[in-house]
Amino acid sequence: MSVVLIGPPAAGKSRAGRRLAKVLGASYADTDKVIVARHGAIPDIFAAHGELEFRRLERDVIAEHLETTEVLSLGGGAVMDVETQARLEGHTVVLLTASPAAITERITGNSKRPLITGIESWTQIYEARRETYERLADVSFDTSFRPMVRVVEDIAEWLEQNSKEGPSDVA
Ligand SMILES: Nc1ncnc2c1ncn2[C@@H]1O[C@H](COP(=O)(O)OP(=O)(O)OP(=O)(O)O)[C@@H](O)[C@H]1O
Ligand SMILES: O=C(O)C1=C[C@@H](O)[C@@H](O)[C@H](O)C1
Ligand SMILES: [Mg+2]
Repeated sequence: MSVVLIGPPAAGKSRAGRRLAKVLGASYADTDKVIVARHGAIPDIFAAHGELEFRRLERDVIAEHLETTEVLSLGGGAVMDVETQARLEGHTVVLLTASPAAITERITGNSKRPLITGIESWTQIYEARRETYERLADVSFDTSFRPMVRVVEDIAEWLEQNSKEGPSDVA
């Protein structure tokens, strides 16, 4: 069983996931980073092969890491894939969100996300995905203007009290 972090772009899934794994002494992977290590930069994959091919790579990387990795940060759009949605069944799914004001600060001047050109496109994407994020999530945390250490403390505390297999048994 894995703890899986989902949510819109720049919500903090990568940062929180890495830190949460450290706090729990758990194994960790970030599916975006696995894809980049294997296939190169995300904007280059989108440009050369298209979003559909990126989604195929993403689906496979998630399937490979669920069950074996204790804490897993997904890419922002990963949960829109129906196969991935089904695979999340039985895992602990943590949704991270943030307000448009907080996101604006985080995405300004960053060109690593090919689908996000500004807060308008972020908002559009978030609204289109919101129902799916919320349906899949066991719990949700707002990361807006909060130090990541605090966010991770909250997640760890929630896991301790609510984990599907108990706090010392997240794998
Ligand atoms: N709580 C926070 N306070 C301030 N900045 C933050 C916070 N969380 C994340 N950030 C910043 O926001 C940016 C995005 O964070 P991160 O990469 O963890 O998001 P993500 O949800 O993994 O995004 P993606 O969907 O693109 O993978 C980073 O520059 C990070 O430093
Ligand atoms: O929200 C999205 O669709 C994406 C988010 C990033 O994490 C990457 O997975 C990629 O840029 C696509
Ligand atoms: Mg990330």
